[in-house]
Amino acid sequence: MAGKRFVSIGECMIEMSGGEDRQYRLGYAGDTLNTAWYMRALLGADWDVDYFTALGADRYSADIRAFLEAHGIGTRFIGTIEGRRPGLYLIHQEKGDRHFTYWRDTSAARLMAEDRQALDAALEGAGIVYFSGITMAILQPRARGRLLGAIVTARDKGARVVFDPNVRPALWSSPRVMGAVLTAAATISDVVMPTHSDEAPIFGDKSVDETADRYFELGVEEVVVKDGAKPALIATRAERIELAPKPGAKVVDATGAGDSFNGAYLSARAAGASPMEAAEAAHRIAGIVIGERGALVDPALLKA
Ligand SMILES: O=C(O)C(=O)C[C@H](O)[C@H](O)CO
Repeated sequence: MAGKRFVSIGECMIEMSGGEDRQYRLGYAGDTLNTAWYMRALLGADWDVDYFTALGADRYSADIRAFLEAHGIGTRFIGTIEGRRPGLYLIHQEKGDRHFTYWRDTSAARLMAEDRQALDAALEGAGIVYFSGITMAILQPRARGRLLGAIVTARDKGARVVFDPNVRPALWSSPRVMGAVLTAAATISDVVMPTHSDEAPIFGDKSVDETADRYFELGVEEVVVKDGAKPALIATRAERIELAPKPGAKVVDATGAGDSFNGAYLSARAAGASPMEAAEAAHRIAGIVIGERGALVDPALLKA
């Protein structure tokens, strides 16, 4: 039975943020973990939040587990791959936006979906299952199919499936494969949370409405189209609302803006908020996150 359990599936990396005078701050982040982080911070204590990935047996993998546990994110389904380590990325700011340089080709997370039984065990009883285009990008083709199969099984048992395409062309073998896999993943999802400016070059969408229409055609029920500082479109089959973020936010590092938006939106919806109320909360939280370095901000900073 589907319960109050949020399970996020993906890769947590070592994150190096800052970089002025070649001084970096080491953190742990990854798009699906970032959303789990904001879910944990904003959801009621009656919800469990679990992260599903694979890590190694090295000191950084152990530290990631300890870090997640210390912040109330469950790690019991995280697999251990001997001889593999977490991936790593550096953030740099250029032309008003954040950019990522990755060392993740042989990360443990790439092997997270080798065992179907482990996937089924992790998703059993989930009320919400969350994954992203990055989750799909780092897997081998057969593992992608295995993961999608496990998510369909969870959905058949009552889970609501949420997908953020989170387009990262550098992680894909070709734009064609990327477009095909992102579309397949959306097809098994109830809620899709794309970013219009990322999707337009791949799918040819001319507006946020066209981005939403494309996902509705696939059978998705709720589409939340983010568009940076421009208004987000929140579309259900019954209504469409556009809501802009409040102007004047100070941008220090936009890393994690979309992921925190998703976490705030989904936690508000899970608590019974309307799409409009959830979008207001999402813009507010993302506005705080972009004022800090790195993807994860101290939950104490998120209080209204
Ligand atoms: O690019 C990735 O894989 C990351 O997870 C790094 C950032 O935290 C993420 O992209 C922000 O959405």
